[in-house]
Amino acid sequence: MPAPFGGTPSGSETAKNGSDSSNGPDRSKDHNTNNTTNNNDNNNIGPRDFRGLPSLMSFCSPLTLKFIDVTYRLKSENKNRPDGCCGNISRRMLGSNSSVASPRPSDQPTERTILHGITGMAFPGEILAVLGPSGSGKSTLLNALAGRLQGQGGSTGTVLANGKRLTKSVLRKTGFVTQDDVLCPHLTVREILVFCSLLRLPTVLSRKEKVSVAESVMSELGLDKCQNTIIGNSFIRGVSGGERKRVSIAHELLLNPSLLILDEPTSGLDSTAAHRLLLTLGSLAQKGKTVVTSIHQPSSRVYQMFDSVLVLSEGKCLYYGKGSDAMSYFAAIGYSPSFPMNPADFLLDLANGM
Ligand SMILES: Nc1ncnc2c1ncn2[C@@H]1O[C@H](COP(=O)(O)OP(=O)(O)OP(=O)(O)O)[C@@H](O)[C@H]1O
Repeated sequence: MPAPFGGTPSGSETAKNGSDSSNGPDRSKDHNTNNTTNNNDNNNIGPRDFRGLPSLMSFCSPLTLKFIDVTYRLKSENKNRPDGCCGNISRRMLGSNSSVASPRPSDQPTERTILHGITGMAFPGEILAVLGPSGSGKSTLLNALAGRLQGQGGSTGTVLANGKRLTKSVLRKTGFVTQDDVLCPHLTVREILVFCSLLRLPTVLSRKEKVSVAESVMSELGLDKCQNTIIGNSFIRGVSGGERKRVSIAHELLLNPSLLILDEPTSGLDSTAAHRLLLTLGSLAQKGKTVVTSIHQPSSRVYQMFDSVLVLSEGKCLYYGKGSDAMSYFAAIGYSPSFPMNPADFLLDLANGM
């Protein structure tokens, strides 16, 4: 097999792609993620991180993310139980006089597996893209990687940052940009970032320093031109969709995270705006951040910016490996497009079983 951590194209079996024992140690050797970085793991983001404000965005402690056999099972209760309100209503509508109804087998809680043993790694300085059709489990995986499913029943597997389990200190170094923006529509870009900077940065920093952090993040994300424009929403005209995504990212960058996780940051953007956004993510990765992003349908020029790709199909890993190796891997096992096409489109076709 040319791709040591490629998966099965059928999606019927979850390949332990990039599993701990296969690609993990080998790939780790290529990266400067050794014990030296592990030693920093327990250090909180302390005041000193913010002292060198000019170099604020140029340094963060490297963080290698490793996830092993991440599984998420969801128990859903049937809402039509006879003792539930829907059950009562439907009984009344059907004219049933029976006050006690015995539960039917179909009324028992059902369990559904959303993620089936997903394994992989994300390295500092790189972008790991999670691809897959709608409903394949991308957001759920990102939530698991960000420690947002911790303590929830149904979530199993291991997520390690620099070889250690996710601690509060690691979670503080993690920025999570959600699929839906949660920005106040009436504030300007500058107001939002300065306000959040004043609230979120350590109290040892002066007000002037905090404002300076907000300004440096704004300029890092190319938001200078629209800094006095309100965010807006569907009723009030504000910044563009791409700028709004950048503000969401900027909001997370205020704390200079080592790990940046983004859930579909390019949704709703045209291909040029999506490409520009990925260029920004690439430049953040180059500064040592570990970037993990889900993406629905990247163009070919966006696809070639991904260092690693993880393709999900119905919660199973179809492929995990270098983005540039995906086509040759699938060709080697008998799956090739009949004409030259965007690798991302081809992978999505496979994930959709086409
Ligand atoms: N808390 C939940 N309750 C019910 N269903 C859930 C829950 N979380 C996830 N799911 C289901 O799990 C599946 C995967 O959802 P998820 O949001 O991870 O997919 P996705 O690949 O991110 O989709 P999209 O690209 O449309 O955002 C979906 O079918 C979703 O309905």
